[in-house]
Amino acid sequence: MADAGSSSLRLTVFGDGGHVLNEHHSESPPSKGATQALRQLLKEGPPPAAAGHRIVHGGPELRSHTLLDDAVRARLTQLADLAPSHVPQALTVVDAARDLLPGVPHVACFDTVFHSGLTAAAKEYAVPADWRHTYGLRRYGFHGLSYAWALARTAELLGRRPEQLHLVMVHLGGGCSACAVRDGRSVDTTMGFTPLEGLVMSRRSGSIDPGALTWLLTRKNLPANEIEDVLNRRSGLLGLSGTSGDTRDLVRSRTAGDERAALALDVFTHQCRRGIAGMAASLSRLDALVFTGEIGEDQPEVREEVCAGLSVFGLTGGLRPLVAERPEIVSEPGARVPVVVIPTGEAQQINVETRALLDRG
Ligand SMILES: Nc1ncnc2c1ncn2[C@@H]1O[C@H](COP(=O)(O)OP(=O)(O)O)[C@@H](O)[C@H]1O
Ligand SMILES: CC(=O)OP(=O)(O)O
Ligand SMILES: [Mg+2]
Repeated sequence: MADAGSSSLRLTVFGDGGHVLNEHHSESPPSKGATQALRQLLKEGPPPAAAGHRIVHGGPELRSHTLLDDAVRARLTQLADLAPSHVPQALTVVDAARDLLPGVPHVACFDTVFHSGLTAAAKEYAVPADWRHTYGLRRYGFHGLSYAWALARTAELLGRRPEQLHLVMVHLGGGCSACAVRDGRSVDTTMGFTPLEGLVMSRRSGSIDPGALTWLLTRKNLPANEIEDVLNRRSGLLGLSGTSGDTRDLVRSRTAGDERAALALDVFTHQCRRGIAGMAASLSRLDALVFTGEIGEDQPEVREEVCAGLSVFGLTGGLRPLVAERPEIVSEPGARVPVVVIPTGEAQQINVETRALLDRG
């Protein structure tokens, strides 16, 4: 299973029971090196029966996980522009894997599928019809593989069925988003047309006033590609702190008195609370708040600062400050709203979806 993120590449080989047989993880964007990493992984174990790929954007047409044949591969080229920090990178891995494993089925698993049932109210932007129709401007939502995995694990942990749950889930990693799950389905999410909208991220700005962008373009003559680069690669925690896009560094620097690190974390957690509060507006009760993603699982300070500021929803601080290696409830027993941490399972969910698709024939 291949998960090509914006800043990392994860290749995982799963056995029949869903256990991990072998993996490769690099903290640099996948590029030509993908072929070498893949070749090495294939050398180390028995040949796989199938390959699954995380593709962040399915665009308007690819609304379910699907066999990745030549026609689908051609469509993916067309929609790569919608997520330029993700899809082109994933396609280098897809191409390397299809070259090295020509005889096995390849499956494309999309981040957007989990949100494919968003209502018009949740998915439309308030712009004229010709923009919506001519350019296809609408909200899609991302991190769906992560949310699908976290939803299933949360249901197991709480002893309920997914269809019984009203949850707010946050995926905090390189990219960050929040999602409202009502009766087991996504009904709202903070990311939109691209994975740039919404929460503050590691190096991405999240939402800023669109008026600021047109002002920079027209009054300050900033080139569009510079704006795109700054918002996608030089903003977020990194842009605010000036030193790091990693909360582990920032929590340390803040303790040592670095005011910019403190500001970065304050803005990050403030926007995260706003995102959670916005998602709660689509629910009629809150059965749990779920943290996943790398920051969600390994940064207890962030969880604490987010939850301590959400007493209006019945959440409190005083959470267990652990680095999660398995699904855990970190709130106190009897808490009005349980706070749950689920280790990120994007690769595991690709494995689940790939097998399900191939089993259906
Ligand atoms: N507390 C943290 N733990 C792990 N990664 C973090 C943390 N804070 C920020 N990050 C950033 O999140 C990214 C890791 O997320 P990952 O999902 O593997 O990357 P990608 O952005 O490729 O999806 C890295 O870019 C890392 O710098
Ligand atoms: C959609 C998205 O932002 O993905 P990632 O967090 O892997 O960058
Ligand atoms: Mg990621």
